[in-house]
Amino acid sequence: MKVLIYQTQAAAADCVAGLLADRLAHQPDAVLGLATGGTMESVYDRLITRYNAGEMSMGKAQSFNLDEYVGLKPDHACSYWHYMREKLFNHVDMRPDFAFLPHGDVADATQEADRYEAAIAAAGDIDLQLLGLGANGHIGFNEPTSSLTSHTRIKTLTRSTREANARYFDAFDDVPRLAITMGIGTIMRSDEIVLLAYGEGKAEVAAKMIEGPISAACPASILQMHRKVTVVLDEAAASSLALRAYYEEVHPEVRDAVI
Ligand SMILES: N[C@@H]1[C@@H](O)[C@H](O)[C@@H](COP(=O)(O)O)O[C@@H]1O
Repeated sequence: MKVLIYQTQAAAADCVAGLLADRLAHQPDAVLGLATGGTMESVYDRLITRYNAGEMSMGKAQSFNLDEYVGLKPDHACSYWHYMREKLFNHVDMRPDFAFLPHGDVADATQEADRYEAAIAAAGDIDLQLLGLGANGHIGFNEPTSSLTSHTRIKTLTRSTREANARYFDAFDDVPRLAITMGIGTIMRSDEIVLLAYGEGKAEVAAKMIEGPISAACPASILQMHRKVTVVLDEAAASSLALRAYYEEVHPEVRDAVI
């Protein structure tokens, strides 16, 4: 696991956008695994800037998002379909027929989860997977106690996750109780994983993920078992790490000097 600690959120977001853009430069038809949440907005802003500057194209890529709420139609303002269109897809050259998310508004969500898992496998699995980090250690919507080898399936959201995401809804009771999420096993099949976390609120869980035991109590801790994972943190999210001497600290002046 490579841990990069940046002084600011902006520098951390630049790094993650750069890793994705580099992948596309070397592999234009990469299968991308995309994530939602507040943290990812800063990455998508930067990808749009790079696209507008003619530095990056997503025109040959495919994407699979991690998850979607059960019960929300793609045009629902709080759906992840809507998030992805608003925050990224409408602003870059990603082909709509190459950008996939699970459908949350289906009669049989289990069948939809199986279909989505098969579609990812048929695409040859994910080349580069972006991840955020839930405050309880979830990745995608794989809540604590998720099987560490799970495939795409329905998960019941914890109260704390529903509370954390209630800011996007009119009322707490409107936050769906179920989601379809790529499984931990699905995520772990990715060729490369990049996880981004910001802020003091993620400090304790980031330490558990990086330094704690591998446990379904903190699903993100399974990333310790992946052979190519980069964790990108700002100083605040890195503030509870005990083994600081082992991590790479990337300060803007150093980075600028290297460039
Ligand atoms: N399902 C998503 C996760 O994929 C994401 O990592 C998490 C963190 O979101 P934020 O970046 O807003 O803290 O939010 C949601 O729960």
